[in-house]
Amino acid sequence: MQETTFGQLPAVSITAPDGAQATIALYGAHLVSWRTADGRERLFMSEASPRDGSAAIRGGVPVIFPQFSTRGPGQRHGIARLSHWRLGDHGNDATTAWAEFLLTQEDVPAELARGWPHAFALALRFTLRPDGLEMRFHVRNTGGEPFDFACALHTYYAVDAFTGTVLTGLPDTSPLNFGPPLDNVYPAPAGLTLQPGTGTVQLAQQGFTEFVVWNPGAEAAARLTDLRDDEWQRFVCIEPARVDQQPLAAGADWTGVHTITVAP
Ligand SMILES: O=P(O)(O)OC[C@H]1O[C@H](O)[C@H](O)[C@@H](O)[C@@H]1O
Repeated sequence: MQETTFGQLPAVSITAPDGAQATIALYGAHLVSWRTADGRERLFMSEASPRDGSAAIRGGVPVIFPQFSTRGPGQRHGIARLSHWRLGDHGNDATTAWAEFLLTQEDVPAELARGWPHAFALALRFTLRPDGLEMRFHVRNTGGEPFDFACALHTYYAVDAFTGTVLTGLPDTSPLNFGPPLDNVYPAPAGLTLQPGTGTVQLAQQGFTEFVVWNPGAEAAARLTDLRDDEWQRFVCIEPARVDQQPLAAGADWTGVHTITVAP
């Protein structure tokens, strides 16, 4: 594990024995870069993204919790991506490297915590493996009352050729070709296949209930101040999610896992 920075934000880099590397900003426990052993960057990061903690980072993997988008009365996409997490367990073995990040109610800025006054503990563990990356997201209700939560790992995949990018495996949907703006919610199958131009990426999930597929297209992208006008063609978001807020009993746990496996 190496301490580093992402803009003005403290960050942590982990490197697997095969040379794969992941960099995570403590702000949001936000995965800002993932390079496979071949040196290839797999995630998109906006050149115009805030990198000072004044607003959410645009690109990588924002952690959405406890509300998805505007599906509720609270903060858009929740409070986790706007809070400074703590580094927990981290290490290496013969084939993998990992780092876990932790967030509780006490870590959340007061004005955001007021909007969602519940006792919780989040743990997000990134594991670099020889063939890919696992993200394991764990939610615990540490309070005495149930609370409702939604969540997502809002993954921005870098694509080489936007209109040549194909996503297969969505239920009742023909292979999805990217082109027009998209903001769709699908019931989550266990696995999807993404062809981002070069190579193939397998996306697997456990515990989530939906995949959200999003790309703003040119017009909406032009309205996003944290995205350069031409950058919308450089990514597709495929987000394992639990889009609706559902209850978690006092003392109970929930785990969602997203595993991304790459093939040449
Ligand atoms: O701009 P943000 O708050 O990061 O949201 C970016 C996007 O996230 C999700 O994919 C939603 O389904 C979209 O409706 C939203 O536009």
